[in-house]
Amino acid sequence: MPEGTAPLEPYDLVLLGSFGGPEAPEEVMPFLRRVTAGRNIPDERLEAVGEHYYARGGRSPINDLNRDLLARLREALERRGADVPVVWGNRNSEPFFADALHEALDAGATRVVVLLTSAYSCYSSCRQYREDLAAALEQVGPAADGLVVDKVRPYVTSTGLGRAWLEALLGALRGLPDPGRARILYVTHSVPEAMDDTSGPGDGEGNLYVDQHLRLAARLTDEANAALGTSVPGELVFCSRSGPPSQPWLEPDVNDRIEELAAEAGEDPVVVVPIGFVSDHMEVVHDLDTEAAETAARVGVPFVRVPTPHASEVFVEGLVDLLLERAAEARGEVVVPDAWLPGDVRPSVCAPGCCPNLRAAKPALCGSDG
Ligand SMILES: CC1=C(CCC(=O)O)c2cc3nc(cc4[nH]c(cc5[nH]c(cc1n2)c(C)c5CCC(=O)O)c(CCC(=O)O)c4C)C(CCC(=O)O)=C3C
Ligand SMILES: [Fe+2]
Repeated sequence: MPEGTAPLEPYDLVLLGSFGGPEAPEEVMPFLRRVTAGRNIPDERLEAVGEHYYARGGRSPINDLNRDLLARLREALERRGADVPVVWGNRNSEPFFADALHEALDAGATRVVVLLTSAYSCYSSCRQYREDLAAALEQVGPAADGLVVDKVRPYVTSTGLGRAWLEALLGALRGLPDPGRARILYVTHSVPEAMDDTSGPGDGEGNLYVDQHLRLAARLTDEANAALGTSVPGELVFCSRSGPPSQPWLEPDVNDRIEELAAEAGEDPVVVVPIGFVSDHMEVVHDLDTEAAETAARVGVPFVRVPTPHASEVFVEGLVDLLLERAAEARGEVVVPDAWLPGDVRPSVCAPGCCPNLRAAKPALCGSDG
């Protein structure tokens, strides 16, 4: 970095982008309708999911966790000499992306760098955010003319995320009476098979969503076994399937797999690592801590759920590294991307047609196709 350059130059503001969630019972159904808009999800499914929220007072943990992350990110950026405003916006609840863009413009921002709470590549994890950012910019209108909005690449391969998960996993394994008997279940959000098949660069490679998870899971299992002198197995399973039964989604479901393990491995503990998520939002507290934990108890399998990285210092410092790396790239410096996983690192400017929207072509920001 040339002397005198502020570490985040040319960016003058960071936008933390997330999924959103309801914070009161009356916000639950509008939130669910927004999430599923245009997708023909039957009302029964929405009501069933609504119950998970109502059982917790209609409040998802996700926004509070993001407020906390926002504060940690501000502190960490300031410590690293990047004294820029950090605003927060969601796809599906207030503050929306458009609110965040208004806040950015009020702060005098001209070049915004977006950091998502989603680390993977697929339509739901990446392009859908880019489409919603484009729609938000459109909604803000002429006031946003000339505003540059760039994004940090899908960062599942990054050191901060990987090391944060490893610390958490080791903590959980060390807490077991006999870590060598554990079975690790890495869990992520199921998506339609067609969404996984088309995830990635758009030149027919596909399956990048599953591939990224498998690579993270393999490295974590290897590192954990090396640290503990064990040889515990790890595998990838899925949660939170929706969609009609006729549509294939990624399997096996975490509950089904726990039942099978009870039959195969008796009372060996399962250690559940929700690598698809960076914070304990509803998927984690309901689908894992409630449903999967109940399944395990019913079949007599000890169940441990590894904490998500959101409050980990290693994770937050890693997010700052990613932001600084993105800024260096924007300045035209030669950047060797930080990578904890072997294999492909996604670019921060998405390729045309990557992780496509299979329903409709929509404008999206942060891609090389404008
Ligand atoms: C890949 C992925 C992530 C990870 C990436 C990321 O973090 O963005 C994610 C995150 C989340 N998903 C969430 C909630 C929901 N997802 C739904 C529906 C769906 N998710 C999908 C995929 C993903 N989802 C898909 C393919 C659908 C089907 C409908 C559609 O194609 O859109 C539905 C509708 C009801 C249902 O069908 O379950 C809800 C309520 C919450 C908030 C939790 C809270 O409130 O604490 C979060 C963080
Ligand atoms: Fe979801």
